[in-house]
Amino acid sequence: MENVFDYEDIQLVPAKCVVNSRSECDTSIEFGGRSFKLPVVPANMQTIIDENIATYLAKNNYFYIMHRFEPEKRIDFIKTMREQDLFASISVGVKDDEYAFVESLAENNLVPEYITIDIAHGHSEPVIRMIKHIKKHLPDSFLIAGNVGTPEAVRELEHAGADATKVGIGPGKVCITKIKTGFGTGGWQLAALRWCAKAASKPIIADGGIRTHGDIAKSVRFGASMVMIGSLFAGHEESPGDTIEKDGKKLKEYFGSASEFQKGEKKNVEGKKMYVEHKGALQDTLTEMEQDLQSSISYAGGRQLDAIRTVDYVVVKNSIFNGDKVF
Ligand SMILES: NC(=O)C1=CN([C@@H]2O[C@H](COP(=O)(O)OP(=O)(O)OC[C@H]3O[C@@H](n4cnc5c(N)ncnc54)[C@H](OP(=O)(O)O)[C@@H]3O)[C@@H](O)[C@H]2O)C=CC1
Ligand SMILES: Nc1nc2c(ncn2[C@@H]2O[C@H](COP(=O)(O)O)[C@@H](O)[C@H]2O)c(=O)[nH]1
Repeated sequence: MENVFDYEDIQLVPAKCVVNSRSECDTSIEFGGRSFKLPVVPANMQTIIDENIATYLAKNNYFYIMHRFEPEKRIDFIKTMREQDLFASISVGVKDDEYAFVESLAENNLVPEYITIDIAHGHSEPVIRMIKHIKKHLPDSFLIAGNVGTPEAVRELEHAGADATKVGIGPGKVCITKIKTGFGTGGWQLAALRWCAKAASKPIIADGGIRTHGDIAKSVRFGASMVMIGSLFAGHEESPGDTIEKDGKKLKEYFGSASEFQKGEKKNVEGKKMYVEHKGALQDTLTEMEQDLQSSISYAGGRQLDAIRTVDYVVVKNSIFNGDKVF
């Protein structure tokens, strides 16, 4: 692998502006047969999304993926979304119970519009088996499989039937995979995304390592159809994590899905817990993301998100922040 870089090593090069106002720029994206306001999805983690946030996002034309850590709630979740005429987007694992769960969805005609197989090491036979199982029983669900970090993995999961793949092993803010195992795309996530996107014949979700809104535009430039984000969505008023107060400041918890806090035991721990500053309303962040991405599109010299995909870029190794503290 040559040309290894990450988000902070890249700047996109401006092209001549064709709009009179950034408000003319359209950030929407088609993904899995639906149109969404942003190419962004909050991470399917327990301190990032819950049923209320999922409902809010679906009602307001944002993509969401519900987490899989309260498996017993998934059937009711799908039913509730149906009653409100909203799309259902759930996560599954690959353990034995999940096979029966998928079959029960089909038997009860509870077909979610989106299903995500959410596994640390997605380039594996259990994931390929689950892709085939889901495609056999729920062929109409749009199936996202991950996580992976190589073109071989993208091709293999696509070949097995995945409709999209999720790229990112170890770049997450609460991830310790890179430290505990020595493996992953942490530190070169953007280059890994580029590498995977070149091999992909279906959409890719870039997952993890987004620290600024500009990183969303960079992900789109390097091949992402969607960008999954945890830490920037943590700490909102609506976020499920506990709130604490320290030195007069309100903080909210954000923990990894493979952390001891999630698992309830100290076994194969590859995630940690941290506290992030309380951020106010989720919609304010979504609005700011949209405005920033509209601005990105204007700098790309276009009116639509696709304009970003073809802009020039330069590699400016570790220098773009000039010492500014942004995270
Ligand atoms: N994106 C990322 O970088 C990472 C994300 N995570 C998140 O943590 C959560 C838990 O993930 P995960 O542990 O996969 O889920 P599970 O605990 O549901 O494990 C899924 C299955 O995969 C096996 N498994 C897990 N890791 C490996 C591995 N490295 N090699 C071989 N088999 C493995 C498990 O067995 P056994 O446990 O016995 O090995 C189990 O049978 C998910 O939400 C995942 O997205 C976790 C780590 C990295
Ligand atoms: N290695 C681990 N990765 C994890 C864990 N829990 C979640 N994740 C991944 O992180 C992203 C979010 O990244 P962020 O940089 O935006 O905060 C999430 O979507 C997962 O892919 C974990 O315990 N270990």
